[in-house]
Amino acid sequence: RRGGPLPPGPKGLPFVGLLFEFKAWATSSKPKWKRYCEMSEKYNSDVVSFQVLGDRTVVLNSVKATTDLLEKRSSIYSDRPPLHMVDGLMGWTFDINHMRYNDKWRLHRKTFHQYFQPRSVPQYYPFERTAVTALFPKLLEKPDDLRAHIKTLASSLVLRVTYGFTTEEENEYFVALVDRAFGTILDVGGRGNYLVDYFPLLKSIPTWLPGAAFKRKALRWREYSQELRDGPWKMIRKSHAEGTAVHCFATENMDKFSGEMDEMEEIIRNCSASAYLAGSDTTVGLILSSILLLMYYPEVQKRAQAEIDAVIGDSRLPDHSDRERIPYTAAIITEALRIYPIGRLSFPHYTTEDDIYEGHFIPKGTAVLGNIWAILHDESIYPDPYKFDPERFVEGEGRTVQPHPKTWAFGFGRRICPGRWFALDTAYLTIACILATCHIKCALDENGNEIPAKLEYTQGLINHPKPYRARFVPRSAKALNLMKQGFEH
Ligand code: HEM
Repeated sequence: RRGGPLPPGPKGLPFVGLLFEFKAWATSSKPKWKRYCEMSEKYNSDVVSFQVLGDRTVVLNSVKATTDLLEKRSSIYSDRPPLHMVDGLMGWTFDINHMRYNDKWRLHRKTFHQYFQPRSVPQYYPFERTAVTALFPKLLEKPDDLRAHIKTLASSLVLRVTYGFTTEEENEYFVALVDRAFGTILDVGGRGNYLVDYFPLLKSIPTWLPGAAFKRKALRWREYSQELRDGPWKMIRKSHAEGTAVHCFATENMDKFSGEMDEMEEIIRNCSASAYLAGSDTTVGLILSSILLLMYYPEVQKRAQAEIDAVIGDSRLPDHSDRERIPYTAAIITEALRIYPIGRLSFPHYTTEDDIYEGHFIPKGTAVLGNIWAILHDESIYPDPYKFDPERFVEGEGRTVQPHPKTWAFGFGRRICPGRWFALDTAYLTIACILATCHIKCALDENGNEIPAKLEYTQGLINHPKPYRARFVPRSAKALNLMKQGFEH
């Protein structure tokens, strides 16, 4: 081989490589991120590789490898692989996450970043307070619909920030569009499950051919993705023109670029849709996971509540400005993000040049995955990695604070998640306010016995706890009052 051997890994069969194994992994009870760790052990290398039908994947299972390649050599590790089914046929190229590494992506990323960087996100605090205020009565009245409530909280926030949507009908309309479109991505099940991903010429076969069912399906699904991209945009364009739009990311950019809309309209439209796509389900996962962990570990709950009582008291809700003063409480979402990361593998990066790393050849056109789960469970960084212990992130005598998982949990290098500060703010405020006012308890069965909580998670692209039921019991009459008032007093 030109540049030396590829990183070690299972060879599979000639030509097809790991085709059959790879398909089986998708439905197996052993998740891919654990398989990749096992490969590392077996081949004694933190960088492993395999191929399916000539399509190479390299997996980086350590901080050293992700830093060396995805960060330090990011100029050649920041592309996305061509997704012929999802992007080529189903039309998802409008999503920043799917964009190839080029000037178009740079312009999107810059436009997006200006509104979600640390300096900008405090402007969304009032929306976060409103969302938490709206959540409280729902927790008390319909705790069994917790997932739906948290979804409404996260989606209403992103929709408020991007499109200025404030009504429930607007939110419902958009959430339904996204669910329908996103469902098709889940159906496809990631890169490589359709032959067209390996043989892009299949894209041009006529749709009437008997073997072209994938193409007929893809073109039908394309309508969903295009409606998601264009539907809300048409609404905001119209209300902006009529002067009735609420000030938001979309309107501010329309005003800012009013003389350059020929070039900028597509960018603003795509950034708005991408924010929702990337941002709502992920934050939902983190909040639901934190609530489940708190229910499972009541002693953690107790300790956080004691901290809130001592620092803030019981006459007001915790706010963003309290975050540093209640480090243990704030560390709960940090530890939830570490122990059950929302994305356990990064979205694939893709090399744009040949490279050599530690004697191994990584050719141009290789998909490269950072194994987030492996890093966040590496015992040399996080001793006793399977223990849920927020104290890891709290300063104390004789203790070294462990690294914040946000360095890895949001991906790597130039493609690192640009919405991470916004996500962490939302999750912090939600969890701190729930803890200040409620005991999170297991739901009761028909005989009044607690249904024990189980730490069970899905294995899909985004890590969510499996559906569970909880009860939110106000900690006192004063706490109940705070829940009724929310931040509106
Ligand atoms: C807990 C919440 C979240 C997690 C765990 C998360 C995680 C990630 C990950 C792993 C990536 C891929 C990074 C890579 O390829 O290396 C990503 C990309 C992205 N995320 Fe997030 N995210 C979260 C919330 C958000 C929010 C709230 C927004 C928007 C407001 C957002 C916007 C984006 C965008 C636009 C990208 C694509 C970046 C690019 O390709 O250049 N995310 N996120």
